[in-house]
Amino acid sequence: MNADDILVTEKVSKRFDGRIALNEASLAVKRGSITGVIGPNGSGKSTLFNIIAGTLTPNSGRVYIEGQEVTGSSAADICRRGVGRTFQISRLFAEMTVMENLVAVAHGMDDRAAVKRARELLEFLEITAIADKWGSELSYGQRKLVEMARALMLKPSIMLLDEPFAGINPRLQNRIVEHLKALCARGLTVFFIDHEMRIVLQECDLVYVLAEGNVIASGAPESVRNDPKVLDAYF
Ligand SMILES: Nc1ncnc2c1ncn2[C@@H]1O[C@H](COP(=O)(O)OP(=O)(O)OP(=O)(O)O)[C@@H](O)[C@H]1O
Repeated sequence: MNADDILVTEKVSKRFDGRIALNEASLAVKRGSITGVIGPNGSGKSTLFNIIAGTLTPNSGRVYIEGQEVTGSSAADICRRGVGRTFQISRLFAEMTVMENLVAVAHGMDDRAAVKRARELLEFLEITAIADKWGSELSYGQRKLVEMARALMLKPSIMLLDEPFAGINPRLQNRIVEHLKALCARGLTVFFIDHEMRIVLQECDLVYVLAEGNVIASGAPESVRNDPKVLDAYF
């Protein structure tokens, strides 16, 4: 295992009712990188993230964070090890304000520190103006930003983002990319799933391609884009 790798999966497999969702998936994410996972619908991307985040247990294989094996650890334990995540579908509390949503996840922080941290993040993401809005009042794009702020509350060292760019306009996509790059410059690692090829090809240091549960390609965006196996999987 390379000391530069913050996250490693080794031959991770998952079956649902006997059907293979993920087949011996091995991958490594370099510290400080922006790494992407692409693949057609049902190729196992979310399953992979759920296994890394501790919400699913693999049938076989191992997961390492910062060189330590964490296979089968609980989601809370994975979170304590510095893994933050956002979901494809927003999980914000509708009946809480944005500020309350952020403070609510700050386990182990006293209230004043949590509010301070939340303010800093809202400022960083340029959404201070919506601090007092209800979760239910937010636009789809605002939700994406608040989800991101929420995942950052506990100062993760790696963020797993499930389709952070889906369904939002290119301007907001670019804004999010700039925020993620700024976070990477401060040492955060970004690992994300998306279908948004423009961003994956422009911004990722490395891309993994899943198809029917298998890692069929990995490498720099350019090489992956021209890989015949990848073209076959998509078309
Ligand atoms: N909890 C579950 N129970 C049964 N089957 C599941 C479950 N979760 C995922 N699957 C199946 O596992 C396979 C991989 O699904 P997964 O959601 O990981 O794919 P995905 O690449 O994230 O897809 P999408 O791009 O549509 O989100 C699919 O065939 C899916 O139906």
